[in-house]
Amino acid sequence: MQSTRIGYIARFISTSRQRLADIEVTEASPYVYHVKLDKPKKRNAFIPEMWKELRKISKDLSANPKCRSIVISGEGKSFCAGIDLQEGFGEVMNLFENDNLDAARKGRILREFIRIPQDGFTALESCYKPIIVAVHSHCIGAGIDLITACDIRLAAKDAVFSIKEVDVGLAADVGTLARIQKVVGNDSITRELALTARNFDAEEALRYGLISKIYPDQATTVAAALEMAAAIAAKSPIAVQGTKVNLNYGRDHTVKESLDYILAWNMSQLNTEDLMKSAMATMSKEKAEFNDV
Ligand SMILES: CC/C=C\C=C\CC(=O)SCCNC(=O)CCNC(=O)[C@H](O)C(C)(C)COP(=O)(O)OP(=O)(O)OC[C@H]1O[C@@H](n2cnc3c(N)ncnc32)[C@H](O)[C@@H]1OP(=O)(O)O
Repeated sequence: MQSTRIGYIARFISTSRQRLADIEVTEASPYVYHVKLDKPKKRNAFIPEMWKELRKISKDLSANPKCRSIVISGEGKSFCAGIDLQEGFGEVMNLFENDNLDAARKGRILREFIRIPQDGFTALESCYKPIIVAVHSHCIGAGIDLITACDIRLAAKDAVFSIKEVDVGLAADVGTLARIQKVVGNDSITRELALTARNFDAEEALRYGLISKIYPDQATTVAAALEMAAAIAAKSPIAVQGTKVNLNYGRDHTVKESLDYILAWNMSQLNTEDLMKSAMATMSKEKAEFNDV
């Protein structure tokens, strides 16, 4: 078990490119990893193998001490066109046609089918390292599930978003409906967008609070995301990762529960050399170097 884990870590410590199930992982700069959806001919549409791979990548990077921040982007004409409508539902179609299973047993199989994309995106949220997503062009259906599980969302001017699921006959079940109101805090617009599936552009996404900045094009969006990721990676990893964990906890709990949680968290995490290093660097206006964690 231990050697497998180390094997995964070693794989990511390498600066070489990793390309698995149409997702490419590179070390863009020291401590910054770039995860690229790389299935441009299909507009980065998801199949179950991609969700499984995304989960593995997130967990590996979360455990990798040489990774301190992550950027996700999409290769080609679209950021992500949602689930692959030709291949993504193959297992479900086979299940519908299977007369040998009763409804309850089919339900159990469907539950596991839905859990794969849920786990793929939840792994982004649970990853200790902050994830910045750089969106361009189409961000549809599963694309919105993905970005709402990330920490910071940047977009190119040409970005077009759609919570598309009602148009393909389903209630979005792999993250968007669970997270988007916590991300944007606007119930009426959320319901309008989720119930009509209409497209909305980058300007509207900015007003709505789904994204935090707009850039002229894909290249400048990715460059800005990598720059932001490098700025985060230069800070204390103890402080940054503790901040992500506690922001997630605070989002899902009461103020009292969250204060109690960070008390317990900082009972160990305040015992860090990073505190003194950061304070001294601030006073001397010099850059601090932090040990891996
Ligand atoms: C348990 C369930 C888990 C997750 C559920 C998620 C739900 C969703 O994701 S709902 C959203 C599903 N996606 C869509 O409805 C988008 C479908 N695609 C489009 O609307 C358009 O293709 C476009 C993204 C707006 C781009 O349009 P355009 O620029 O005109 O290009 P096209 O010629 O239409 O497409 C180019 C090429 O890409 C293929 N493609 C695009 N989207 C998908 C897709 N979702 N699945 C499979 N393939 C896709 C398209 O077929 C074209 O392929 P060619 O071989 O070149 O014909």
